[in-house]
Amino acid sequence: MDCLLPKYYANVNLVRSREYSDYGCLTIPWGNSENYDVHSKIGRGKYSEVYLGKNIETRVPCVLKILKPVKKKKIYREIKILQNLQGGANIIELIDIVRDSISHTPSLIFEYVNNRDFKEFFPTLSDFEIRFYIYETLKALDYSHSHGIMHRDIKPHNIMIDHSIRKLRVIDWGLGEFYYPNREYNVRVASRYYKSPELLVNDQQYSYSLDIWSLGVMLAAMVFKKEPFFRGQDNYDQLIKIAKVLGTDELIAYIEKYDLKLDQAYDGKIRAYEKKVWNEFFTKENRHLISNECLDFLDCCLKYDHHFRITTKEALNHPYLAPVVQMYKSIQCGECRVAPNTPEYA
Ligand SMILES: Brc1nc2nc[nH]c2c(Br)c1Br
Repeated sequence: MDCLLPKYYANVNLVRSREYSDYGCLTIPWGNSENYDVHSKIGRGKYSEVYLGKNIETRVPCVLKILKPVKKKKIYREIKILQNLQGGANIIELIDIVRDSISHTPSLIFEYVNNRDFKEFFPTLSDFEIRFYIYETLKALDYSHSHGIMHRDIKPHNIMIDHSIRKLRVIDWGLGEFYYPNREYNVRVASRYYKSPELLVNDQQYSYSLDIWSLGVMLAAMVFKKEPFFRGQDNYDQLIKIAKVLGTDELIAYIEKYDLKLDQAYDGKIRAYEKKVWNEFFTKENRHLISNECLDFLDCCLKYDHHFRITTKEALNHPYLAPVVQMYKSIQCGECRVAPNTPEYA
């Protein structure tokens, strides 16, 4: 099977200098940890503890991500990716890198986003607001992919939104990686509910489209008001839950096409599941969020075969997001009569 390369951005890291993606040798412009006050803990993950803090001099709030002692290479990769993406649309701003005076592990200082827990916030969103935040997330992913970088952990926990100013930032690039054609990648990435089929069937030659699957799963949860949309009990059950919705036929077709081997843990577990039709998920609570273009957008993102998934650039031009594109055009031409970031506007 000749290798199927991504439609876009397949060679961006080949045409750049080696230094761009070589995070082995990294010069870190260390800042001074004395410049920051640490206040309350606002998050913790496998690889870090996250605190709200302030710049002592300017009193400006910031976020301190204190990295747990992991392989230096992984820390350098996250820093290099953040440095390469700085200034990109909706990419979280890295303000400083300091060495924690006690633990001596690096701490990353980020801009603060007044984010609300997505489990409370997402259910309050209108049809347009969901389209708007999917569009804003795609801007960050298109910027990242066009710079040769996969995020590999897209999920609501890593999308910070300050709704009062319609500000969205994609955070936690700790699982990010540089894309190279034909390279085999670790499939133990992303968070279970957002893992794509290629990760679950050990198809290591994946690419940017892993992020599009995760975005599609997030969107399905938002429009059908079913969080998470695929709730696997473990990585094996995760694929079963996907097959129960998307059907077994297309899964088997994908596996056979690339001669992938299903882990024996699946033996006898993958019964023949019919592909569901989306209207099986319609309820009176979610009906106002669903449209034909939304369902088509979901079909384009949630394809088993990652080679055929919609790309970020195509997704930004999909009819589902046309109302957002139209809104931006009307702002640019000064047509709008109310301030764009007021509730009346959205
Ligand atoms: Br970066 C960053 N990481 C976080 N983890 C929890 N809340 C967070 C915020 Br707000 C930012 Br900004």
